Amino acid sequence: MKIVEIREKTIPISSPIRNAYIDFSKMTLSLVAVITDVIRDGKPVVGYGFNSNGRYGQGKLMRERFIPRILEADPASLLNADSTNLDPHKVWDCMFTNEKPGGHGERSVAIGTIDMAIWDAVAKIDRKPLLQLLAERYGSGTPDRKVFVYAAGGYYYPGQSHDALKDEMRSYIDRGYTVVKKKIGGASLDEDLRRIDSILSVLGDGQKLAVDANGRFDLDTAVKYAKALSQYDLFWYEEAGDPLDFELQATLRNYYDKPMATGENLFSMQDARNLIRYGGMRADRDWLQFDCALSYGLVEYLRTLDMLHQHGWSRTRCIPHGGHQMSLNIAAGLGLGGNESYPDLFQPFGGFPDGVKVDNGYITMPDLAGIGFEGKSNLYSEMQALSA
Ligand SMILES: O=C([O-])CC(=O)C(=O)O
Ligand SMILES: [Mg+2]
Repeated sequence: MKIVEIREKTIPISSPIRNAYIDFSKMTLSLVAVITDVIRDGKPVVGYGFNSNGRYGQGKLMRERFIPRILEADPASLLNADSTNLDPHKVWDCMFTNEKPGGHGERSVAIGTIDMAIWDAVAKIDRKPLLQLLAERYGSGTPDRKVFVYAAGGYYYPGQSHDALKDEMRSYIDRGYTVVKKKIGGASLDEDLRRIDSILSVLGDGQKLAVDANGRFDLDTAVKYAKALSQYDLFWYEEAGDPLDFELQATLRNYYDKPMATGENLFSMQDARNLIRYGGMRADRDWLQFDCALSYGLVEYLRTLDMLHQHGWSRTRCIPHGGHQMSLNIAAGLGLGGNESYPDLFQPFGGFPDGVKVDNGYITMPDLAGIGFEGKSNLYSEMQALSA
């Protein structure tokens, strides 16, 4: 068997929202189709992948380096031991040929997106949901299909009133979520506190609210926010400072004893390890948000999970960024603490298969082959358009 073609299309996921660092008016992503020569029900098996919001489409890198490397490799060199399926680790090694270490950035997004499509194809060829395959190969053997999800929103919209913000948060609770997230750092501290007070008038409990500064703050500002936020007993205080400023993160714990979260902008096992080594993160309360779709894919994420284990961290402290079904499969298959979800944003790429409802903060993953994209009709029609 072999991969016959890999296609990429860059698609807009733009909206008029902003966080403390960027606006999403020109945001795009890469959608990838890996077409194999394995025939099921009269059609070739196709694996699909896409990168999560925040890092734009990566078609150029894919077309220049990663797709040609895969297609020029001896097909047998990409297969598992009994040549019945692709081996994602071998495909990964092939993509990374002649790439220097360090400097993990856009390249990690390009590889991560193709890696997602490879895993989708592998699970489909095995006729299994990816979560099942992962539980058997790298987990306890049995997936836990019930996954905690929280609703990410609370962006800064032009002219949004506090009432509109309250309505947005109420609508997440009405849809079954128990934890919602809002952005901070895109307004003054006073205004952010007023926004939080408004939301808490709806939620009634700080534990139902996470806040995200998107790496905006210097140490002084991060500390000012930490002191002010301490009064609320929030679910978490996310990405206060620059993602690579481990000293800032380590210092912040002296001013904030409640849970913090970070890691969505760390794109390799080595960067994640530096956070664990030097960032002062606390394994008993803090949260890790590494997102495989931005950081070299699941092959690399497995290395990150090994690294966490060696450093005494439980997988249950991981709640990835990105809101995609790939991380839902990893969460269910490997026992992560949950996954992000954007109920109203970045559609049709985020979210769950059709008919899956959030119930008291959890979803239950259905029985679909591969990652399960075929179960989400608006997403699958984009995918079919690419592979047709
Ligand atoms: O606004 C963004 O860039 C997304 C983000 O940080 C998150 O979902 O945590
Ligand atoms: Mg974030």
